[in-house]
This record gives sequence, C-alpha cells and structure tokens, in this order.
Amino acid sequence: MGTALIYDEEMTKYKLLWVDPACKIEVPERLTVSHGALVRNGLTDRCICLPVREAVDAEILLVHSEEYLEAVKQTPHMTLEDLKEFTLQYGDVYFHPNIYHCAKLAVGSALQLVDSVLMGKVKNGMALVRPPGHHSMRSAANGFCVFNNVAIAAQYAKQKYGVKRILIVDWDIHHGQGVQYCFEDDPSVLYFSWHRYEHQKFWPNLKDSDYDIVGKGEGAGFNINVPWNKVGMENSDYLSVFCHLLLPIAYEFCPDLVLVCAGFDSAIGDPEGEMCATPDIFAHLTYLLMNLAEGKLCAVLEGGYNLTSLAQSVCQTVQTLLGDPLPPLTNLTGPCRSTLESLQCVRAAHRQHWSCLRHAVDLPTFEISTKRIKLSGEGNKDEAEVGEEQKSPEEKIWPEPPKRICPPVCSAVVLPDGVVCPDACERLSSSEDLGPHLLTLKNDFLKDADDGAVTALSRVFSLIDKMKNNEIRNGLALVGDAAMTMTCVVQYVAAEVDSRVFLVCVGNGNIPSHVIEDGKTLVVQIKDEDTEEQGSKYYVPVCLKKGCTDTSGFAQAMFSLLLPLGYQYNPSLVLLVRMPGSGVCDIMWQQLTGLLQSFAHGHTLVLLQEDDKACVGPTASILLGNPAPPLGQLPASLKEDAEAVERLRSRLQADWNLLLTTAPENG
Ligand SMILES: NCCCNCCCCCC(O)(O)C(F)(F)F
Ligand SMILES: [Zn+2]
Repeated sequence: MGTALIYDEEMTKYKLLWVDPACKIEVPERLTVSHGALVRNGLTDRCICLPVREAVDAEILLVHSEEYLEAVKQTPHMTLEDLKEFTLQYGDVYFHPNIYHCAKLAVGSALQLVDSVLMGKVKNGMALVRPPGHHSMRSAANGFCVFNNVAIAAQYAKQKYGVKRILIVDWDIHHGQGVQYCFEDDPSVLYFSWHRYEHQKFWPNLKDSDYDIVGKGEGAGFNINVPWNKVGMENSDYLSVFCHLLLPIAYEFCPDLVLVCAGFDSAIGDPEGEMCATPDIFAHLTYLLMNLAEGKLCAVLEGGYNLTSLAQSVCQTVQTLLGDPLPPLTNLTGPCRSTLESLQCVRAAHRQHWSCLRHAVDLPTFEISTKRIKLSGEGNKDEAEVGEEQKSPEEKIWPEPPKRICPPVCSAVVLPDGVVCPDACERLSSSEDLGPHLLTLKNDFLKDADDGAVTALSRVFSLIDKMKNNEIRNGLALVGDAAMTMTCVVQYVAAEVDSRVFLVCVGNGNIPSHVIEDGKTLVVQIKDEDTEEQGSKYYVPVCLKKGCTDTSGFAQAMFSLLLPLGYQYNPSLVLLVRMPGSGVCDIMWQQLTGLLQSFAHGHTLVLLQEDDKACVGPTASILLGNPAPPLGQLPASLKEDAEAVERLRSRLQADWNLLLTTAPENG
C-alpha cells in the first residue's frame, strides 16, 4: 500500500488584504513552496495523489457550533470593511472572501486522508492545507485557523469508522488549544502537544497550555502539554520528550489511528518558534509514530513560516511516510536544563494516569513539589552557545538534509537449504567467495567448525559488505550458532576504521569481554538472569525479573534506554541477535526490529538461531517495511524491573545524557 498526498492549489487562493503584523506570515507561498519541493524531489510521483473535497456542514458541526458556521458562511459576500469588522471579534486571524471555501477544502482534505487510510486504500498520508486548524474553537476562529481540521478528522473517524482510540500528536510550535478544548474530557482521544510557552509569556499566553493541564473527568491523563520555556530547543530536546514521555504513554494507550498536527514552525529558522531543531528531525518523529496503530498515520499541515525549513521538513516527513531510510541524526548533545525541568514536571503530572510512569523513581512524589522545581533563569538555552544566539531566525543557516537513497534491494537473507525465503526478500547465493578476513577468523574462531558454519559465516559477512556499499538496506541470517556468529560479526566489522556496531542482544548468553572494550561496539543485552557485574559504558545488561516475556518491562527498556542510547551512539550498523530461548514474544520482537531501523540508514543485521526459524517470516516482514502489529494496551511493568531500568539509566546518564529525564540538582 502507498502513501497519500492531498493538495489543491485552490487553497492558495486567499491572503491578508490589509495590514496586520500578527498575520502577515501566513502567506499562500507556504503551500506552493512546500508542494513545489515535493515535486522537485520526485516525491509527488511516488505518492497516491488524492483529490480534495469540500467538507459538508454536518462534518464541520462535529466540532463547531451552528452559529459559528452560519457566521463564517456570510464572509464570502462581505465587503473589505465588513471582513475587517468580522475579523475583529477573533484573535490573530484574518478573513477573506475565499477563506470559507478554502477552510472547507482543508477539512475535506483531512477527511479524504482519514477515509483512504481507514479504508485500507493507503497505509498513511499527508494533507498540505491552509487555513490551518488547531487553534480554532467551537465558536471562534483563532491563530490563522477557521475550522479545526484535525479535531473534525478525529470525530469523523470515531463516528464513521468506530475507531476506539485516537492519538493526536501536535508538533507545531504553538499550543493547539482548540484541539485540547475539544477532547479534554474524552478518554478516546489522547492529545499531545509541545509548544513554545516561556512561562505563559508566549502566544496564546494561556494557563491552559501548562504541563499541569492533564484533561478533565474521564479525560484526565489524556491531555499532555509539554511547555518549552526557552527558545533554541534542538533535536536532542525533541527526541528526549518522544523517548521518555510520548512513546511510553502512546504504546500504553495503543491507538488505532494516529493523527499529526504537522506544524513545522518548530524547525530551525522559523520566526515564530525560534527553535534550532533541523528538518531531518521530522523524518524521525514521523517514523517513531509509524510504529503505532500498525502504521495508520495521517499528517495534516498546520504552521511553518520559514519557507526553506518548511519545505525541507515537509519533504523529510513525506519521504519517511514513503518508507525511505532515515537520515542519521548527528551531534545529539542531550537535552538542556529547561527541557529536563519541563519533562520532569509533565511526567510527575501524569504519573498517576499512566502505569509506564508509575515506578519512575526520578519523580517527586507530590504534585505541589513540581511547582517548586527550581526553574532556571531567563534568556535562551544553556549559556554555552553564545555566537548562534545573535542571529535572527531568518539568518540561521543549517545543512541541507542529506539525500536518503533507497538501496536497490531492501532485505537480503542467508538461510540454510530447505528454509523457504520469504517473499520480496533476496536470498544470498552461496557463490560468494570466502571473505578475505575469513581465513584468519577461521583459525581464531572456527577451528573445529564444520564447512557449513564457515560458508554461512562468509555469507553473513557478504551481507555486511553489501550494507556497507548500500546495495541492500538490511539483512537476516538463520545460523547454527547465533552467539558465535555474533562474535565473529562484531570482530569483522570492528576491523573497519570508523565502524560503530549497536549490538542488541535479546536473551541470555555471555558477551565476550573483548567485544565490549574497544568502544566500537555498544551492547545492550535484555535478559532474565541476574548478572553480578553492573556492566560498563559500552555494555548495558538489562535484567528483567520475568525476562523478555514481560512486554511492559521490555517496552520500557526499549524507549527509555535503547532508543536514547542508539540515537546518541549513532551506529554504522545495528546487529540484532535473538538468543535461543529468549522467550521474547513475536510482536515485541517485531516492534524492536522496527524501532531499530531508526539508526544507521536502516542497516540492520538480524541473527536468528536455527530452531527459531519460525521467526524468519515475521522478522522479514518488518525488515521489508511493514508495520509491526500492536502490542495491545500495556499493563504496569514490575516494580523491581522498572527500578532496575531506572538504576541502570541513572548509572549511565553521566556517559549518555539522552538518558536524562530530570534536571540535576546542582546549579
Ligand atoms: N509574531 C506574530 C504573532 C502571531 N501570533 C499568532 C500565531 C498563530 C500560529 C498559528 C499556527 O502556526 O499554530 C498554525 F498552525 F495554526 F498555523
Ligand atoms: Zn504554529
């Protein structure tokens, strides 16, 4: 199934007709430049372009009042003076004779997207629309928004398709208060928004946008506000909030559909956001959300006012929806102090509502104490960066996102004769000659191994060579001895000068110490036996009491440990090994295989032990880019497991500061 793209130039045919400094940034070029970039990058040709349609009254009335709709219906016939007069009753928004028509098209575009995804015609999609929607309320236009496109899409999905749980992620730099108000008492819609706040000094200056506004009545816990109290936030800050807050809760919520209020004023160069996250971050945010709801994701454009970063961010988002390899995120320096304060506050505020936060030992026990957390001083982020601050948003410069080339082959496999090769995978023939290193390794490791093992290993090495040359994206091998193969692979790759292997080992089994010492391999091993050693910077033993069968403990380790470590390590290869008898369930294994493709351009090598051959199909499915099935709503993880993971994180966060979730006490 493909990716839908919805756009119509009719939505460019309205603009500001008078002087209003607050609204002048919302221009038609936002749409033409975004769509133009998609065309130029050959992305529109790869999408399924769906036609727009006008929303009908009944759909608009899912969120808005009759009187508001009736009032907006009058605007096409208004004179310029009447339009100005009409506009005065709302905040930071403007009307135009054609904006009602465009607003109906914007809603209709979002609904077309929801229809095509929920009818299974496409796997995901994006709608490029204006006017935006997330600020508009039941009876009021606001912040360039007339009808609340995404809120209507959510109500529409519930009513027409009986969707039980919907996650709305709003990564626009402004708080979508319109969405919040619409669903604040509705536990079937989880609304997540981060937004520039600066302790209520930033528009729309609402107390309702702070972290302690968690939803009302039945909806308590289903509204998550992450305030950015400083500007200059970077990729690390965004990733920290995803790993330590949004993803654990989103997996626990287990949505059937993900809607994204895709505003790109949270990108570097934007005059509204004044943040420093680069456009390629949206490739990762999109990908991380695609592992939910079996990939059913609808992204609807909201804000974004720097035409260069807007266009790049839109392309990054659509490329990920299309399944292209992710660009590695470099120099992740870790979250700033202000982010950690916000993160700690919002985790504390939601602790009672989400079991994934229940055992987090880093949280103050009482609500009030979050109010007293020492909030760092004024000004921009940590004083360290001096030079960059002088530049205005428009003067900011950043590297063009790297090209994301799809290798000619997606998944290659090495399987013993007699094991069927999964569809769409390429079987590596045995014609490969023995790798040059093999003869030495043969003496070191394979002394008494039979020829079968030697041949298999040579094929595994050629999988690695092909990934290095970007001939294949990922690989899977079913081998006689997974542990031995793992050791040889690490040795083989370590011979490369700038290689870094992220070795994720699921299940018991000992990792030879030489693998860990040279820093060229970061090992995370998730297992059940208790190990005496505490591990080291490059060896992270995650011991789960109930072992890998415990989905909650495993999931928590995945988000709060594996993802941050992987991002900060930025490996050139991911080696995922399923040790025999690990007990990990297939779906968790598939989720893990999916998430690990965030790294190394998706160059993942999976090693399975021969008697795990039943895993070949399910693993290959994920390597081919299919979404993992949902884990189901996750119960609380074991207290002792959660504490073990927390102890591990607190020990490691000195070396890996993407693991941080709280602001260190000292000044
Ligand atoms: N310096 C000018 C002040 C502008 N104040 C209003 C900002 C509205 C933001 C709208 C948006 O970006 O959130 C949307 F996604 F809705 F378009
Ligand atoms: Zn915005």
